[in-house]
Amino acid sequence: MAISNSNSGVDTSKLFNPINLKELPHLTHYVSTIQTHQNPLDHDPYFHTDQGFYVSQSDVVLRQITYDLSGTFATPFPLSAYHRAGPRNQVFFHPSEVRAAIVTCGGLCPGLNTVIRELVVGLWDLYGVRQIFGITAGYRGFYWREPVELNPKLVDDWHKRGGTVLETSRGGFDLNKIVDAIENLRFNQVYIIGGDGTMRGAVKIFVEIRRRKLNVAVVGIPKTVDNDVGIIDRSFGFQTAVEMAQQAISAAHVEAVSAVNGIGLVKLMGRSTGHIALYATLSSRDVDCCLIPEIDFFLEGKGGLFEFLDKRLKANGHAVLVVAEGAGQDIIPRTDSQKQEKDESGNPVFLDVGVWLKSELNKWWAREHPGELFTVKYIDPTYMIRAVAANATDNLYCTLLAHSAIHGIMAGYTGFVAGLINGNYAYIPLDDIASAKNPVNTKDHKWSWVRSVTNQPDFEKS
Ligand SMILES: Nc1ncnc2c1ncn2[C@@H]1O[C@H](COP(=O)(O)OP(=O)(O)O)[C@@H](O)[C@H]1O
Ligand SMILES: O=P(O)(O)OC[C@H]1O[C@](O)(COP(=O)(O)O)[C@@H](O)[C@@H]1O
Ligand SMILES: [Mg+2]
Repeated sequence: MAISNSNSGVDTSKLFNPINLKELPHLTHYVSTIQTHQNPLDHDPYFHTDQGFYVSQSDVVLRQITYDLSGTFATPFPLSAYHRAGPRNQVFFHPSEVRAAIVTCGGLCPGLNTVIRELVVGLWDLYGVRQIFGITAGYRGFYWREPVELNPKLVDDWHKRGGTVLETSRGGFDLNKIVDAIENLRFNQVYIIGGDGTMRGAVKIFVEIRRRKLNVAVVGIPKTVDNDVGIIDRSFGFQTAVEMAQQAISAAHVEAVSAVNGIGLVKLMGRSTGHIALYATLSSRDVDCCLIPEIDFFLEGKGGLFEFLDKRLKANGHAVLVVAEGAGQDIIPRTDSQKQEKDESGNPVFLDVGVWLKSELNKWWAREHPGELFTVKYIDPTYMIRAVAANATDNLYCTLLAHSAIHGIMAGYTGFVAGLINGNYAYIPLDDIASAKNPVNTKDHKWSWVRSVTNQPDFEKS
């Protein structure tokens, strides 16, 4: 569903090359009674709002920033461009009239509490907003429980805590009940923090709010520990998760080198994308083989995993194997009912690839090398990598995302998300984000680098 309208007033044909500016929906497109106000930051002693402070409609962030000047590789025109995030001169809400709602949905990710904290503190301190509410336990919280009132004192140390103090859940998405609640509770700014599923829900909420012509702005802040949301550079919390994954890999390495024919096996999160496994492998250098959902693999025969591990054990006496949770799901035997299983949000429920691999490895060794010592130590740090507080870099990132979201919504934008594109904060239409996947590109340098670091097979059957 298309949610954008042309509103920038920028004549893109005059720019050095035609660009496709991703226009944002704005409250004025469907609500006629909105008044503008000078940005209250003008009166804030900490900011110098003279020339250059406010971001204008013509400030954009390009999605593609590398070019081949020789022309050998054609640059795909038009170039996609997004409005740059930041405070605008004019705001479309009077702070005293703002009633903001904040909700967290889906699985945990380091930094959720930081985003909530910074939304509260940013609204309060930057814009003087005093009515800020937390919706508890995900989307269902809109119609299931009373909102909780938030203020800077209450959220003061939340950035030091893992998880989400507001609680989260899967499922419970009932569009009419949610929008009715937004209307009845008189919220006019809705901040939705969640992953790909949450963003698909947020698009529906935005479209319904627009259909009802409500003076309510909706903004998303993408959260995904798996890093499976496209367009943005990376999700907040991803770097923290990779750091935590390192600890599991190091432990697996110690276990493997301390055994005769030891295998350290680590399963990492990554339902449909192997980014955590990939980044953890590249930064660890202890990994002999990295298995991700984007690459099919097989166990037996020439070019298979067992042949490779046999060689590694002969050469080094140990091996470390990292597997993303979504890898190998096609080759794990399962019953028909297991094939149908879905979680409350409709995501497929996976079988434990780590448990299965451990068992297959033990069977293989007993068959091929009966009587010889062999150990598989399986580590599953699944919830440990996402249930921690964000590291310093991610905390800073969360703060800037939250403030970007506030500036955008105060400027009257709606149906958008705040995200990082090529190191710059930008506003991206919600429906673009909701449909943008981010698989590991197995044809690019990064995956080649993994192959060269591990020397693992390509698992192409000859
Ligand atoms: N296509 C969809 N339309 C509306 N709501 C959705 C959709 N997919 C997921 N949701 C809702 O979004 C929330 C989070 O989704 P989920 O897939 O569990 O996590 P994430 O957003 O982290 O990917 C849940 O409340 C779920 O019901
Ligand atoms: O056990 P839970 O809470 O359903 O979470 C497990 C899933 O959460 C994830 O971290 C991804 O969650 P999201 O889709 O919410 O980002 C997956 O890696 C994992 O399969
Ligand atoms: Mg998801």
